[in-house]
Amino acid sequence: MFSLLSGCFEFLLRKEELKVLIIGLDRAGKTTLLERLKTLYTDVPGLEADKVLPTVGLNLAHFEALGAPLLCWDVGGAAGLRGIWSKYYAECHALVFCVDAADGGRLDEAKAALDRALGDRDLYGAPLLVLCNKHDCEGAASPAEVAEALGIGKLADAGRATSVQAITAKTGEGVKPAVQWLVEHIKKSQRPELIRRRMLGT
Ligand SMILES: Nc1nc2c(ncn2[C@@H]2O[C@H](COP(=O)(O)OP(=O)(O)OP(=O)(O)O)[C@@H](O)[C@H]2O)c(=O)[nH]1
Ligand SMILES: [Mg+2]
Repeated sequence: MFSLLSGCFEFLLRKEELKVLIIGLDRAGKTTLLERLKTLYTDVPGLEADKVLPTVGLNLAHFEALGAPLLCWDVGGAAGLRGIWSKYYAECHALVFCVDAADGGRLDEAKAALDRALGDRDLYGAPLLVLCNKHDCEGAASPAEVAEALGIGKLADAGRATSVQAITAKTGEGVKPAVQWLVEHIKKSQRPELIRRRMLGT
C-alpha cells in the first residue's frame, strides 16, 4: 500500500519531460549528436563518432539539462526512412533539424526534407533549431549561409521560434548553447500546453 501511494506521489510530482525530435538527412550527424548529449549530460558516456553506425530505426537519450528532464529522439535520415519522422511530430515539444554544413551539395535536398516536415500540421508551434553540424570541417557553410539555403527567414517571419547554430557533434562544441536554446524556447512556447490539451481531447 505504501509503495503504491509513494508511486502515485512520485508520478504527480514528476516534471514533464521535454521531448525533442532530431531529424535531418542521412550522414548529417544526428546520432553522433545524440551520443555527445549522453556524454555531456549523463554519467554513462555515449559512443565516440567513429563507432556510430547509420540508423535504421530510432535512438533515444534521456537526460537532465538546466533543471529540465529531456527526451531526445533521433530517427534515421536515409531517403527510405524519412516517412517515419512524422510518427513523432504530434508528441515532440521542439524540432531539431541537423544539417551537414560541410556538404553544400545536399542543401537543396535538406531544404526539401525540412519543408515537407514543417508542412505537417502536427508540428504547429514547435520551436525549430537548425544545427549546422561538422563545423570542424574546412569550408563548412556558416549558419547564415545555411539559413539562406533553407529559407529560414520566412519561418521566423511567420512567428515560429527559430534559430540556426553551428555545432561540432564530434567534439561537443556548440552543443550546450543549443540545448540551452531548446529548453528556454520550449518553456516559452505554447507547445507543451497544446500537446497536453490534444492528449486530453479538450
Ligand atoms: N568531421 C565531423 N564528422 C562528423 C561530425 N558529426 C558526425 N560526423 C560524421 O558523419 C558521419 C555520419 O554521422 P551519423 O551520426 O551517423 O549521421 P546520422 O545523421 O545519424 O545518419 P543516419 O543515421 O544515416 O540518418 C559519421 O562518419 C560521423 O563520424 C562532426 O561534428 N564532424
Ligand atoms: Mg543516425
